[in-house]
Amino acid sequence: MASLTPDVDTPPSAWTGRFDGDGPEHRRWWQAVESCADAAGSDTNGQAGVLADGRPAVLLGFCSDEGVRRNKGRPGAAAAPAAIRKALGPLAFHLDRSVRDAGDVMVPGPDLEGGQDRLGSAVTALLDAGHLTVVLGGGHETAYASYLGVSASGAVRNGRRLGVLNLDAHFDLRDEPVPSSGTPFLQMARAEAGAGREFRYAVVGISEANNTRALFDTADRLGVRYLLDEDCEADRVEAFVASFLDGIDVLYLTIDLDVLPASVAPGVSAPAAYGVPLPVISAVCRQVARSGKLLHCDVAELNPEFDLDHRTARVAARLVDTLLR
Ligand SMILES: N=CN[C@@H](CCC(=O)O)C(=O)O
Ligand SMILES: [Mn+2]
Ligand SMILES: [Mn+2]
Repeated sequence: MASLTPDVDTPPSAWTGRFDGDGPEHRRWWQAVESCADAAGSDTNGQAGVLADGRPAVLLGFCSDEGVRRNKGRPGAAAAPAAIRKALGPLAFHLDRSVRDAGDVMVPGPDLEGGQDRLGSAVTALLDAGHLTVVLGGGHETAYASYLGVSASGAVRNGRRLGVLNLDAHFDLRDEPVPSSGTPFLQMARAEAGAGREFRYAVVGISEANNTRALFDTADRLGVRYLLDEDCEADRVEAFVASFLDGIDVLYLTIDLDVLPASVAPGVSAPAAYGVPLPVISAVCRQVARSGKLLHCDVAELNPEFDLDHRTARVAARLVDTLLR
């Protein structure tokens, strides 16, 4: 049986939250989450590429803001995994799957690429052991780390068609000499081309005012599908996501919290003046969860330093909870 404990830099620490009692009717996330080290073994058959219903979810933190720093943003996202766990802890636990915590991969200095490799290896090991992996970023450089893990998994190597769905105000397709939080999807496009695969990338929530002509041209050249923030009415988003899901076998969903309005998600490097309403983003999460195609997901760009009343962390936690239903 494949190991449940991936190689990480920091093991999981104890979860906390409100205590109403020990019975299952009182259960909250902090009482339900197990440490990977304590979990007995995989309760799935671990068949590569088979997305079993109710497979255990594993949370893995990526403590990095080096990508945001390189992209001239506001650093602070390295503290996000702890803030999201803290917001998840007190939530009532209504899931029909088990949830485990694998701890954190750290990017303490400038070696972003080393951290991305370590996170990728951990994600691959967990996916191949039959888990639903959830990475708590980190700046959006988290996405390339996630991609390294997903693209090396049995599901993708065995020919499942991968789709990358990004909920984001930005394309993050920058062509820069150094990788950052602004480059992950161009890095993926190049890696997919190198592997002889089609790059299937869609973005919901693009802000026209915050992406230059050059970025739109790159998106068009790569065949990226996108919806502008101003076009994100609920029905239109649902149809867009359904059509994208139709053309793929397995999905990597990445949520950049700056897709939400600044009033809902103030704690990010680049708060959105317009933003896609939370009910629409939440509906995408429900749609994806129901699709049976969700292989891996991450939540990126939370910056606790700029978060008001932990608003953004609470939204991140709520979206993770929705995705795991
Ligand atoms: N991940 C960040 N992406 C945005 C940041 C934009 C900004 O800082 O204004 C980007 O590079 O386009
Ligand atoms: Mn982004
Ligand atoms: Mn963004």
